[in-house]
Amino acid sequence: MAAGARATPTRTPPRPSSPAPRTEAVVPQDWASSVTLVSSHPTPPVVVVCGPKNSGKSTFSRILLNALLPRNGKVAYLDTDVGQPEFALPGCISFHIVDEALEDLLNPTLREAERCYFFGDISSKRDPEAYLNCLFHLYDYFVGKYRCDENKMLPLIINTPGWVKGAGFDMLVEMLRYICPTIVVQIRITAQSKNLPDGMFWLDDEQTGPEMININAAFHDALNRSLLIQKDSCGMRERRLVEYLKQCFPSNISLSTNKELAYALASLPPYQVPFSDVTVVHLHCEVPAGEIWRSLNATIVGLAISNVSDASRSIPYCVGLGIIRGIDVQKGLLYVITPVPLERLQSVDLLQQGLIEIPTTLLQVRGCVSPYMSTNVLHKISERDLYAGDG
Ligand SMILES: Nc1ncnc2c1ncn2[C@@H]1O[C@H](COP(=O)(O)OP(=O)(O)OP(=O)(O)O)[C@@H](O)[C@H]1O
Repeated sequence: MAAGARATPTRTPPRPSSPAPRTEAVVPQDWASSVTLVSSHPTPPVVVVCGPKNSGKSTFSRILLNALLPRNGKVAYLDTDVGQPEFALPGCISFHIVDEALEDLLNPTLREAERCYFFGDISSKRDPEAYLNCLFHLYDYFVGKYRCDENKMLPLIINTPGWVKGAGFDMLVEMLRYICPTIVVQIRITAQSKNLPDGMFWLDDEQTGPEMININAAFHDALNRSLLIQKDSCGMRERRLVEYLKQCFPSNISLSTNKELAYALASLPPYQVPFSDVTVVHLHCEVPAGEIWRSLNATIVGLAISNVSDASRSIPYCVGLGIIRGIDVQKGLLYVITPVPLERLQSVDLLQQGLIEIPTTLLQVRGCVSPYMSTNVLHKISERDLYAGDG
């Protein structure tokens, strides 16, 4: 503006109000007819839902689950996305039995797993073999419990990750070959190059495979808005962990902000675990023997049970996650915060450390000093205790 010129007051035109966030799933015709087809299958089917990232696999799976419930009473669900789990915690691959309709068709909800393995990372990329091993064990668990007796057969939904290119595609192929589903639902988006190949891409030509259903991503609603909203995966993981950690407290305690939760966690008496009661496994890195205990400090660990009695081939399963609140190397004790009830915790003999981190929103709170969450740690550990060598 030139000196001396007087500014003419301008009025900002009112902004068009942004549409309210969508609260209900849109069920296009092809989705509705495939849901009807699957739910009227003569025997409880094993259904794999696949397709590229953000194409609607989770939304479709929820709609399908609700449609399968009335006839079967319960529906089994294999939660395979370690980065954006449907019911489980980040880093987990889990098997669930759902016996009530899902109310929220657009958002995942935290539910207790019937069986869970802690993979310890938010992508299967780092260790595809270990990832598939967990997945196959869960599928075997399902077959052993819910497929052998004709009267107890349950349908199973397997919602697959959206990583469908390169190594992600190879893993999907292995998954489909192992599981041999009854029905495969493939969701396709308009960007053809991002889709999976047509047909039974995981089988050799001469093999006969499952029933294939192709549907299109639900693309636009009545107001022509795109339905496929990019999800905030990182935020979702943080919120899921926050929700889980709130379970450390009775539901009548108000923990409406992360700050309140951070303070509450900092003043929660932790469980005291002797080193001799647990073995530590680092899932995705190697740690020098002398640093094993210290390396756990202020990390999230999978609390696992290794002495599995039901099958000799089984791998340690996870009963929940915990925060290692502090380590006292001299006394040989570690301090754990977890919502896992004491009676379950008593069977835990393995701490699995991966790459799942404590949400920063719980660490960066005024008065709570990272990494020990608080200056007033209940079992206050001095610098000397922490760094006096244990070998
Ligand atoms: N039928 C639908 N009605 C309303 N919203 C939808 C529908 N399908 C997908 N969306 C929206 O699009 C986004 C992606 O959907 P969804 O999470 O189901 O995809 P996804 O394929 O499981 O994603 P990812 O591969 O990342 O796990 C979500 O925000 C979801 O709410």
